Amino acid sequence: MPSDGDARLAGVSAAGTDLGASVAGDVVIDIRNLSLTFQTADTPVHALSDIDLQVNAGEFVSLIGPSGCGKTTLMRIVADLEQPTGGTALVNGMTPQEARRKRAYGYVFQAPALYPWRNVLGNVTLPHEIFGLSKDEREQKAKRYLELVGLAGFEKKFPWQLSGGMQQRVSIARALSFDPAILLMDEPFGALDEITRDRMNEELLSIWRKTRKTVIFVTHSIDEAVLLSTRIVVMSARPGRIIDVIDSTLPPDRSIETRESPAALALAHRVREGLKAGHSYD
Ligand SMILES: Nc1ncnc2c1ncn2[C@@H]1O[C@H](COP(=O)(O)OP(=O)(O)OP(=O)(O)O)[C@@H](O)[C@H]1O
Repeated sequence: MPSDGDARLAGVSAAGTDLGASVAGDVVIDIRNLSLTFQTADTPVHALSDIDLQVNAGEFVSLIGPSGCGKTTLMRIVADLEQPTGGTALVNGMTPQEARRKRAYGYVFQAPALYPWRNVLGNVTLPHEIFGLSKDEREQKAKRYLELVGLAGFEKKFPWQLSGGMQQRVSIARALSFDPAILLMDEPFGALDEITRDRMNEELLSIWRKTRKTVIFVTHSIDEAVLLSTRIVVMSARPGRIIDVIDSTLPPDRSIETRESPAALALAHRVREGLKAGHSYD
């Protein structure tokens, strides 16, 4: 019998049907004066400082910043995988722990975190098995979301038979299959080649248009942040601080070509300037 730990490893703190759909404009993630210092064997690591961020329902917010600036740590706090040492984080008005228990969000990790001994269908149905759904129900659900990410027909394949992009799509289908109102995505396409990444960006745009989830998305790619986001949060080098918050001026209907538009180039320029300004180590 798979355990709750298995569910965590499977990238699942997901679902939210019991929370109901969020209304656009509602603050679903509310972070105030947040900081985190890791106590280590030698010196303390001051990872995050004075973070204030409110994310509304239906927004697609990207976090971008230099390596080690605390992007993953911030997501992990929202997902109740790390505890802040100062300030507060609320998810749908609840503590991250309560939100996790109510399965308010799905989490997609940097690596797909699939079980190699389970086929595609088995990987997507696993968390539902843990939560006690009947075989028919969980298979129906899994098939619906595999179709949404363009993997209909691949149910019986094993992870090793899929490309990296397809594996990451399986983990996105798994996170979506709980219909969480919030999707936390930690650099999900970082390991993919450019062409596959472009295709995944377009697919994610299309999924977001269809589902209108609230998404928090960590990336190192300026292009990706510009193309996908309704708002871009630029962070400084450690200790991570928010140094710019940029509202997108791009139309909601976007494709890869949108990146070449004057509005996208202007956004990319502003992100680059923010990254430069925040890149001083102390
Ligand atoms: N459990 C931990 N104990 C001690 N230090 C940690 C721990 N987790 C993260 N750190 C440190 O906190 C800082 C922020 O790490 P984090 O992974 O959040 O950065 P990041 O911006 O996501 O980096 P990257 O873009 O490279 O993934 C780093 O200096 C990291 O080494």
